[in-house]
Amino acid sequence: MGRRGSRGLQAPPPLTFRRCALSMIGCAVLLAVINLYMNLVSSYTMPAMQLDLSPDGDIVGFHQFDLPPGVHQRPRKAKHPRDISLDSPSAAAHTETSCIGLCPHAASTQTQESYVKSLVQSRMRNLPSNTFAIGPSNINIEPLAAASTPTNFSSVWRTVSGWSKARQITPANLDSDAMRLLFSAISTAEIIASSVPKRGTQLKLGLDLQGGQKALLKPGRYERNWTAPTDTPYSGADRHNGEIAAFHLAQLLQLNRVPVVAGRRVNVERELLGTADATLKATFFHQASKSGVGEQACFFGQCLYCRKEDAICASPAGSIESAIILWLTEPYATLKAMRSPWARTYDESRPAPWIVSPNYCEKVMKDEFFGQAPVFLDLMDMAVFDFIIGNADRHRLERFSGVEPPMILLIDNGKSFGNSQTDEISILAPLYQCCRVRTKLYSLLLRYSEIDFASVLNNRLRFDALFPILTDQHLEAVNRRVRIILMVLAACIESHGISNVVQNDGF
Ligand SMILES: Nc1ncnc2c1ncn2[C@@H]1O[C@H](COP(=O)(O)OP(=O)(O)OP(=O)(O)O)[C@@H](O)[C@H]1O
Ligand SMILES: [Mn+2]
Repeated sequence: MGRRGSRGLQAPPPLTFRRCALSMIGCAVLLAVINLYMNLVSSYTMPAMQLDLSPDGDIVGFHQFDLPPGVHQRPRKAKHPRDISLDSPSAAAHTETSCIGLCPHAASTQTQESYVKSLVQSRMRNLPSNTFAIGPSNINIEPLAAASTPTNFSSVWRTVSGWSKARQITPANLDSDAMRLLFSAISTAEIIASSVPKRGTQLKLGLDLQGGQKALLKPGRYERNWTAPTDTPYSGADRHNGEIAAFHLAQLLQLNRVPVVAGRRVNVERELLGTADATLKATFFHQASKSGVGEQACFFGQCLYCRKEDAICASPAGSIESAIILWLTEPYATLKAMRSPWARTYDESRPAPWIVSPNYCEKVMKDEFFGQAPVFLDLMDMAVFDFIIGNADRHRLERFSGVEPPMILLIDNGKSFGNSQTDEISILAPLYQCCRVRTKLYSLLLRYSEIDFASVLNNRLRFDALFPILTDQHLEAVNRRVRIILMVLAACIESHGISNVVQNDGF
């Protein structure tokens, strides 16, 4: 016979009829009180609020604004029928919990994504038709990068490396002179060596630049007006112009977490084949030029998706366009990778848990790493950034290894600016499932929604050697997506109150 330990189970008290009846009456009274309270709360919906900002963007107060007609305010008591485990979409718990994000009514058969989409669409209908127009673009279509070539490249790279801190890799205000010098250095530094980097699955090269800087080269494959197919939100190969535009957009949003990127026209024979190591050289070949005159040099590198049929070939002038991404330097070059909580499965038949469960955010909030400050609001920043650039491919997240406080880097923005006509609302899932945003980003978005933000972005892109970087349609999409984000946040604020939604975690 086994011995009962000191923390063994106590025998339950005898369950008499009187004890049972008394506790049932007590429970009924308690339930009635809770129900009365919940009805009172749900009949009161928060008004839509907007932040009042000082000219410097500081929050000086809140004010109420009217909702466009036809927009229904959701009661705070919204419930949904499913609660699904973070790891296994099939393990539905079927418990009812209140929704912390934007959820369709419990009785609705609508998915959360289509609910948010229709909510945005109803608000869009009430906007004037010229809302997203961009200013007279390309006033001067010359790039501004043609500053004098730096003489001391290593000093430029040292400056860039000195920018890295725990919570930034670029300074908050990169002024015109700094941009001119930096982009001129990137587009003129001699390429000393080129190789096949053992990172990622897409075609790219590793470069050693004059002055001791390492970089990645992502080759241009598409024309500026190429449009990504809409079969999946992540269709097509990397866009080099997307990497460039994303860098500048991040700077404007004060998300200083994107490594420095600049465009460069590179001569394929001289600068790449002429500097290639044996592995890279083995992937070069020549073929008859498409123009019919002479030959063109092509390469296809070595990676999961690197195939001879998809080689990159030199233009008739012998060059290719490319995005040059400066490699981070120690102690900020050792990265720790993790799977994004909002990663896609890339398999329609196997929906990710966040697609199936409108309450997914609660799980993320409870996660030891992703739920902590400042990581959690970094995820909201990420959703805003990715939605504006149209990047539905943020599958892996990276942070500096061993550096505190942690920061979610925004590395790999190649799958951006693919389709200017589609606003992929599912990229905003972290935002509409959590209904949280950092005060700093929210105030910037409000400010940018009142101006022609895309033209501000375009003006910065003029510093790049490959300007123009974005078509007018993509610029218009930037203006439109900023408004869409604010519409989603307005709905969050109506449902949950501004103090729950707009949060300051001190970062
Ligand atoms: N500027 C940089 N500094 C340091 N490391 C970098 C930098 N850029 C990229 N990396 C590292 O190289 C990896 C591959 O880069 P990237 O993600 O751009 O390639 P990819 O081929 O698009 O990858 P994937 O196929 O996973 O999407 C990154 O995950 C990161 O670890
Ligand atoms: Mn990628």
